[in-house]
Amino acid sequence: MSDTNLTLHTDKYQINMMYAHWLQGSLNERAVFEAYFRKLPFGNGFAVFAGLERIVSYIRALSFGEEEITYLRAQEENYKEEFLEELRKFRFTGNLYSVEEGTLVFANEPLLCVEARVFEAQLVETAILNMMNYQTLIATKAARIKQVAANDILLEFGTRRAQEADAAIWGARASYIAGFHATSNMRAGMMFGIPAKGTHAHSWVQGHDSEVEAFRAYAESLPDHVTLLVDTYNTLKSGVPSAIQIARELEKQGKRMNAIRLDSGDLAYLSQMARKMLDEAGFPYVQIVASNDLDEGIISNLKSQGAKIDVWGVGTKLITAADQPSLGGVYKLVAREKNGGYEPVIKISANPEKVSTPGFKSLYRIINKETGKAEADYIALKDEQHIAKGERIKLFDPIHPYIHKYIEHYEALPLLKPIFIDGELAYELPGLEQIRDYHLKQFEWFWPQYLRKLNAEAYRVNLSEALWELKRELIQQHQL
Ligand SMILES: Nc1ncnc2c1ncn2[C@@H]1O[C@H](COP(=O)(O)OP(=O)(O)OP(=O)(O)O)[C@@H](O)[C@H]1O
Ligand SMILES: O=P(O)(O)OC[C@H]1O[C@H](OP(=O)(O)OP(=O)(O)O)[C@H](O)[C@@H]1O
Ligand SMILES: O=C(O)c1cccnc1
Repeated sequence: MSDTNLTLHTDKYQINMMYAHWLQGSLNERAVFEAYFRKLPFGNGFAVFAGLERIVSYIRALSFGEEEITYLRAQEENYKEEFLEELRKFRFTGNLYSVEEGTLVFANEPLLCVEARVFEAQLVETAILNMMNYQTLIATKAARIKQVAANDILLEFGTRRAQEADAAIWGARASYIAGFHATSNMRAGMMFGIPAKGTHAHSWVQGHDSEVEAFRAYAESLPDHVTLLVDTYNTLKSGVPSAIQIARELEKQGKRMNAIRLDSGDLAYLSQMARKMLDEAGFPYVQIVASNDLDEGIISNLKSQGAKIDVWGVGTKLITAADQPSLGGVYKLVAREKNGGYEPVIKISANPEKVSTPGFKSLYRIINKETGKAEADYIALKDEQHIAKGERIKLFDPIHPYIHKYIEHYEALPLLKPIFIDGELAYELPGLEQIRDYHLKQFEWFWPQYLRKLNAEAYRVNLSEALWELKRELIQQHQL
C-alpha cells in the first residue's frame, strides 16, 4: 500500500456527493466554496495563516490511481463502473485563491476560495481544511510564544509528542514561519531548509561512569557544538560545575562551549544560579537553554521571575497546541452556477455567528494612508468596483449599524491571491525565508492593541454595504 497518494484523503460523504452529482448530471456545474474560521484560537487577537504550500502540492498531485479505484470498487455503495472511469480522468481544473502563508488573519473572513466544477470543489474540502486548520493553529501558537520571547532563540522540540509524523514535519515548518529559529527534526530540516539544532539527552550522561566523563566525551566528539544537559543528577552541585570544567578544557584548545541545558526543576532559580556560576568562572558567553513543558504562559512567567534563559526548547505544548488542539475552520458553499452566472447561497443557523456570508467575494486589507496602519479587513462581492476605484467606503457593524465610520484615503490590499487558474499553478511559491520575512513585516500594519496576547481588541472585519444587503435578503427569503 502506498501512503503518498492523498486523493482519497477525504471524507466518504464527498465521494458520495460526487457520485450523486455524476448520476444527476450536475458534476460539471461550477461552485464557489470558501474556507474560514469563526473564532480565533487561544483567545489570541490574530491568527497566522499557514498550510498553502502543502495544499498546492496536494492539489497538483490529485489523481485516482489503480489502488484508489480498486478500493472504491469494493465499497458497499456499489459505485457504477462508469463513475470510476470518470474518476480516472479526474484532475483539478478549477481556480483556487488563497491568502499567502504568514499573513495575519482574522475570524469570518475568506482565507481560501475554490471555484471549480462542483465535482472537484467538493472532493478537496476535507484535505484543505485538514492542512489549513492544523498549520494555521500551530503557526498561531508559535507566534504567541514568539511574542513573549521576541529577542531569544526559539527551538521547536515537539516531534516525539506530535500527533504522528506529518504533524511533526508541518508543525515544525509552521513554527518556523512564525519566528522559531530551528527545529530538532532532521527531516523537517532536510525537506524545508529549516536550521536543525540539537543538544544531547539524559541517556548520554546515564551511559557513562560519571557526568564529567560523559561531558568530556561529548565535547571531544563535537567540540564546536557543545551544549551540555546539566540536570541528570544534581544541577547546581554536579551538572553546572562539571560543565564549567569542560568549558575550561575547551578554552585550552581554543574552543568555546556553546551552552548548558536545564530540563527540570525551578527554571528561574536554576538559571539564575547557573548564570552566576558560569559568569564567576569566566564563561559569560556560555548560554543557557531551558526545556520542560514550556509554553507562552510559563516562558512569560519565568521572564517575570528574572530567569536567565537565552534559548527556549519548546515541544509538546507547541506541536499539539495543547490548550486548544484544533482550529475550527470550515469550508462552505457560497455560490453555485445557475443560468450562466453565479447564484449566491447561504447557510442559515439559529446561531447568528454560524450564518454563512453568501456570494463570490474578495477580501481587502484597508490601510489608512495617513497612519500607514490597517483599519479593517473588508469583504466585498467580486464584481463590486468601488474599492478598486478607491471610492469612499463605509465601515460598519451590521448588528449595531450606528457604529460606523467612513474612510477615504486608503489603500486596499487584495489578500486572496490567484493560486490555480484553470487548474494551472498561477503562483510562484515563495521560499520559506521569504514567508518568514513577510510574516514578520505583517506586524507593522497593526496597532499593538490588536496584537496583544491577552484580551486583544477585536480587529474589524467588515462586509461591504452591498454584501450585507445580499446577506439580509437571503436570510429573509429563507425565513419565509
Ligand atoms: N520558576 C518557575 N515558574 C513557573 N513554572 C516553572 C518554573 N520552573 C519550572 N516551571 C515549569 O513547571 C513545570 C514543572 O513540571 P514538573 O514538576 O513535571 O517538572 P520537574 O520538577 O522538572 O520534574 P521532571 O524531572 O519530571 O521533569 C514545567 O512545565 C516547567 O516548565
Ligand atoms: O517538554 P517539551 O516541551 O515537550 O520538550 C521536549 C522534551 O523532550 C525531552 O525530554 P522528554 O520529555 O522526552 O523526557 P523527560 O521529560 O524525561 O525530560 C526534552 O528533554 C524536553 O524536556
Ligand atoms: O536537542 C534537544 O535538546 C532536544 C530535542 C528534542 C527533544 N528534546 C530535546
